[in-house]
Amino acid sequence: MIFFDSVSKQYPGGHEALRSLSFQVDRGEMVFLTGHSGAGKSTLLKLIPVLERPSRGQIVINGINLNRLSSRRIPYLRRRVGMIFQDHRLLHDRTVYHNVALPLVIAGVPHRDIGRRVRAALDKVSLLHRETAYPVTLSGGEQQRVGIARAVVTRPPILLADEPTGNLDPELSEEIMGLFEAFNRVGVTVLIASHDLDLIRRLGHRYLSLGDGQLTADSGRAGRGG
Ligand SMILES: Nc1ncnc2c1ncn2[C@@H]1O[C@H](COP(=O)(O)OP(=O)(O)OP(=O)(O)O)[C@@H](O)[C@H]1O
Repeated sequence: MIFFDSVSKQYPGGHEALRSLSFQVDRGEMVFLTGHSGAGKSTLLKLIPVLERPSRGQIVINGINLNRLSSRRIPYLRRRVGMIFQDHRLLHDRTVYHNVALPLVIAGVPHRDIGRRVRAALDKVSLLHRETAYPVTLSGGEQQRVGIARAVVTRPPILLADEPTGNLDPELSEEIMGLFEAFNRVGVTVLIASHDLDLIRRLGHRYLSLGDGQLTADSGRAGRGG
């Protein structure tokens, strides 16, 4: 589902954020990505929906070779990859409903289908009752759940999250991770960058560790409890 072969990323200015990185995540896996600040976790995630391009190497996502993907096809790829950020990136002048509807509007989904799909996404994160609220009136955990609803509303087979619990207390972090596990149980492939080693160990999913842009550990595809 996610395949990196000898991928390097050098930013303008010379810094090599990823160095010849190879790994694979199978369909339906849930995997954590860990490593020190600046190790390259965000860079790795950004390569998957082509928010950045690699300098070298090959990336294949859901059967699509990104080296051969024309700019015209990038929106198609992005609808297949849901992305969640630590700071939610919600639009503060739009209601919860309109924030979640936005990816469908951009994708040109018929108006009559949008309401049903937005409500289905809000239901999955237990926020149906807040659809008319504005993001500032929500707690941090609720805002993150809106971010998750927006990421899943196009029903992507892949979910990526960059420090999704970075601003949340341990209890809320577990709740958010529980949501990712629920999506994973129905077949979604999930890749989450996180600093929270205690939480990662407790959940017992496979993890990849990055150090200075290289893979330093892979707990293994069957890795549980490690
Ligand atoms: N747009 C950019 N231009 C230049 N250098 C960048 C850019 N984005 C990231 N870098 C550099 O690439 C390296 C990897 O950064 P990245 O954000 O991927 O790490 P990270 O593991 O996600 O860190 P953190 O946990 O602090 O978010 C860092 O040295 C960073 O300064």
